[in-house]
Amino acid sequence: MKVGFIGTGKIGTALVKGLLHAGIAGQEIFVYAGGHESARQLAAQNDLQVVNDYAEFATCQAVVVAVGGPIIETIIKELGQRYHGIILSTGGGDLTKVNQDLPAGSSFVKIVPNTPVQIGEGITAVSFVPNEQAEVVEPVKAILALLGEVYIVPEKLLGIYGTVAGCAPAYVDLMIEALSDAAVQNGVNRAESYPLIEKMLLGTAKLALAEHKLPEELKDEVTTPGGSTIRGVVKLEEMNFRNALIQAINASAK
Ligand SMILES: NC(=O)C1=CN([C@@H]2O[C@H](COP(=O)(O)OP(=O)(O)OC[C@H]3O[C@@H](n4cnc5c(N)ncnc54)[C@H](OP(=O)(O)O)[C@@H]3O)[C@@H](O)[C@H]2O)C=CC1
Ligand SMILES: O=C(O)[C@@H]1CCC=N1
Repeated sequence: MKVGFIGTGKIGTALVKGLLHAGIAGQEIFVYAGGHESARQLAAQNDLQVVNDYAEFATCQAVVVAVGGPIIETIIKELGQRYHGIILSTGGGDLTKVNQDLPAGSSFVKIVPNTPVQIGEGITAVSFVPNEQAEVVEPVKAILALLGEVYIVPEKLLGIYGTVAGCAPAYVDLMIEALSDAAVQNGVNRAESYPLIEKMLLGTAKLALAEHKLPEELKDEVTTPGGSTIRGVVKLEEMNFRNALIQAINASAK
């Protein structure tokens, strides 16, 4: 399975690492270098193929455009003229319009991966044009499944799936940092606090997934009447914790 990349910044690199983590050989991954030194460095470090002309993606099953901003439309247009195959974009483009404008033999698909794809624990939301052909859908699913869970969603929901799965890791990182500060304030060694908190988060999430229990049921199992947990829960309510998260998602989703 050969996959190409234009843009090897944060999410492009996470996707490349995820494919390598899944056992894809470096020589099966093609990165466009152009004038981008970071792409050359990533290629050198991982024995990837370096491409300087989009036509060199010819043997790739898909090319991922992991670039943000308005330049993406131009890149996709130029790529579509020199490569005929599946084009995945992490950064936008109108699904219907881009597909209409691409030459026959090319398909445009939008994806929103999250950073845990680099260790095969990611979530990628993906949108195809309605009634996309199986020869496009199946290889895309196969590639993304190497990186974790895949959610196929209508384009109008791609933003919110991408926000909840793709932006919220940063909120969780903030929470880890804040919990660590509180642990340190109360005498825990900083270095020990991180794995303590990270394992707590992982275990809590795994329990919810394994038991198929609602969060309120799981919360109830922790909150001893008159105990310490409920005091913390009440304090979080006072501080508007849940509303802060709702507003954060809404702000990211705008
Ligand atoms: N980070 C994340 O978790 C996620 C990001 N996204 C989206 O993906 C897109 C990229 O995000 P992210 O990786 O964070 O951004 P970065 O800025 O980290 O990466 C963008 C990369 O694109 C390269 N680049 C810019 N222009 C070109 C070009 N014309 N040809 C080739 N490469 C180019 C840049 O190289 P150089 O630095 O050399 O200019 C850089 O390496 C954004 O739209 C973002 O919203 C989607 C899901 C998750
Ligand atoms: O912050 C961003 O814009 C991107 C989109 C999803 C995650 N990061």
